[in-house]
Amino acid sequence: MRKGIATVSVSGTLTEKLAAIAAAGFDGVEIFENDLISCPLSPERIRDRAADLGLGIDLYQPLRDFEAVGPARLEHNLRRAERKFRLMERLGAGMLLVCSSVSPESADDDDLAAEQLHALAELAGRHGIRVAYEALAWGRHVNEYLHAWRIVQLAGHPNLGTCLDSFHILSRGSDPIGIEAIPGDKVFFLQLADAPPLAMDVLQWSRHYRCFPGQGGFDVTGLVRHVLNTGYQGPLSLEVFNDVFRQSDACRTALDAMRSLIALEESLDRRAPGPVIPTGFAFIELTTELTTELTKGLTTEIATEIKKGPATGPATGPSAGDTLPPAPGEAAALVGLLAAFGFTRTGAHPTKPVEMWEQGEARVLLNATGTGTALAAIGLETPDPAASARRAEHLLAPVLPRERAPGEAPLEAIAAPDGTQIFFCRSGRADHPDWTGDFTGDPAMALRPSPGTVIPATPTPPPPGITRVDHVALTQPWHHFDEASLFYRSVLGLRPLESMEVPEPSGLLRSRAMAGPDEAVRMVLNQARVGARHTPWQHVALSCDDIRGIARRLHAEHPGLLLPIPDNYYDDLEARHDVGPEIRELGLLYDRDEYGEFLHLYTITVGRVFFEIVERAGGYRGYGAANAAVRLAVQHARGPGTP
Ligand SMILES: O=C(O)c1ccc(O)c(O)c1
Ligand SMILES: [Mg+2]
Repeated sequence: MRKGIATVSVSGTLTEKLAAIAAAGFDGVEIFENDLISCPLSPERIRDRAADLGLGIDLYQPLRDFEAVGPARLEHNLRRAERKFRLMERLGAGMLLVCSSVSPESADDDDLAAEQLHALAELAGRHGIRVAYEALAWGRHVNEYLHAWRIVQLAGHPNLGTCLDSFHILSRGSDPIGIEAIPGDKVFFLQLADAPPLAMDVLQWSRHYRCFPGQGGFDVTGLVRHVLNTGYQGPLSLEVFNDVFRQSDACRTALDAMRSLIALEESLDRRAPGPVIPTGFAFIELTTELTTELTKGLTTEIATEIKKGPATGPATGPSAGDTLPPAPGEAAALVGLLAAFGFTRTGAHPTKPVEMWEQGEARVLLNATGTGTALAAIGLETPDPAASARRAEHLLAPVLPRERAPGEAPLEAIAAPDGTQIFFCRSGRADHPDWTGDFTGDPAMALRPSPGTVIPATPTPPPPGITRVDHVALTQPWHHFDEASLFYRSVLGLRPLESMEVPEPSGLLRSRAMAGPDEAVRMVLNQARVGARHTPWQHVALSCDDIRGIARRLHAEHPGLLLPIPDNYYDDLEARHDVGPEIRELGLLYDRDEYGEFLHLYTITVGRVFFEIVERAGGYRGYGAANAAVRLAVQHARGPGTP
């Protein structure tokens, strides 16, 4: 189907908007009047510019407060319209959008409105132009789409039809089934927008919070189905008034918009294959830096742990008793954390400074090519890595080039909106080359890119406790939050779950959990504050079956690794829930929902990354959001990235 977008949906001047919209692959635009008025180019130059970019001007909008007025006002309005029709001829735009009047001057009189719209359509016809009448949700007398349609019927002019706008219909809770009563050739235009569920004045909601389909809470697909059932042949055109998009990069917003329409089109086709659903986490890759300052990012406990090297018994790392030079800062801190959790270093890349650490089904790759510690990549298990990558590419995700040495397993990777690399893996299956087989190097040698930089031996692994990766939480730049949520929804088939705002000392943190159909892949997207100075933090949550055991061990052996939880939290928890003293003693956090219970703990932060350990009991579905505010306050007090 033809794809369009209103110029109001992206930032910039008109010419910048047109360039961004064309670059994203749209076929047409709705030119919003304000964009044209403030453009120094003549209408002819704008027409040529759009044509050169391969864009049609599908609609000029809007003509306001036209209908159901007294004779003097009508005469003025028709004169105004005549000027617009001449402009539209110069612009090469064949359709004018008239939105229902909001003026106190307009009468509650359908016959009068119809008669005057008939006159307008007659005038339009002389210029070869058609008029689409749209019910604004806050129109003075006409605010329901079927009301606008009744007036169009009453007017009975071939150059007059209706414009349907998903926002106006769905924001009022109108049933879109009624659309099917309108003949397709009288639906002159279809504007699409989604919106988050907000209880607020509909005009404010529309002008500030609209978003692209798939980013909000409306069933836009269902509405479009009804429109297509009428036989509508016109474009799917996005009309999104959004405060954030207005100030974001236009090219990026236009691509996000196009992704939304591609996903929408796919959702219309019940036979479309849909996302290749990931079945779990294959790995989490943390980049870190090798610095020679031992103290940077280190707690005394870890430093001591690391300097000690392996204790007794066989270690998977270098031989016991190694007299290695001091370990580098953040890399060492990560090694200390993983070792304390019971991970073992199981392999190393033969040519790159990358180590693999494993426990249960959880794999963490430590990549020492970073500048500061960050979560760089997420490996996802998928039944068909190539199909996953193809689908991501179809949804406009950048496919990452990968340097592959001869003999290495192919790995398909794409970039998520925040730059996190997403790898599609099929690990340990006979029917697919296994990437884990590439980690053939000596585990002891991995993080030694140059002589003198050394990562110490793995301490003796404690009893296994971690079973798998439970979820990954990624903080998104504030203006890419909706884009990211649509990306994960459309590309990976994750559906948005609870969405909330968590108070933290320096603002409100918007947070949205997303999960695949069987919860095999869970993610949490957090929105960084506006103007946040720091690179966003991320965290990896690991599941276990005995968090009490792990907490006891960490308290005994590495107390400095745990994020301390204030006593006030426990006083409140004990007042709310019937929990024993053990939760307080072990420094755990607790939550419950209708399905079960949740115990969790957090570690200190290394660079921009921290870990969470979680134990879900009885089918608990949440993420401990009730405790997030406490964690954020403690982290805030400790400062960013300081363990
Ligand atoms: O908010 C408005 O004024 C406005 C204008 C034109 C539209 O098509 C619309 O849906 C809203
Ligand atoms: Mg509209």
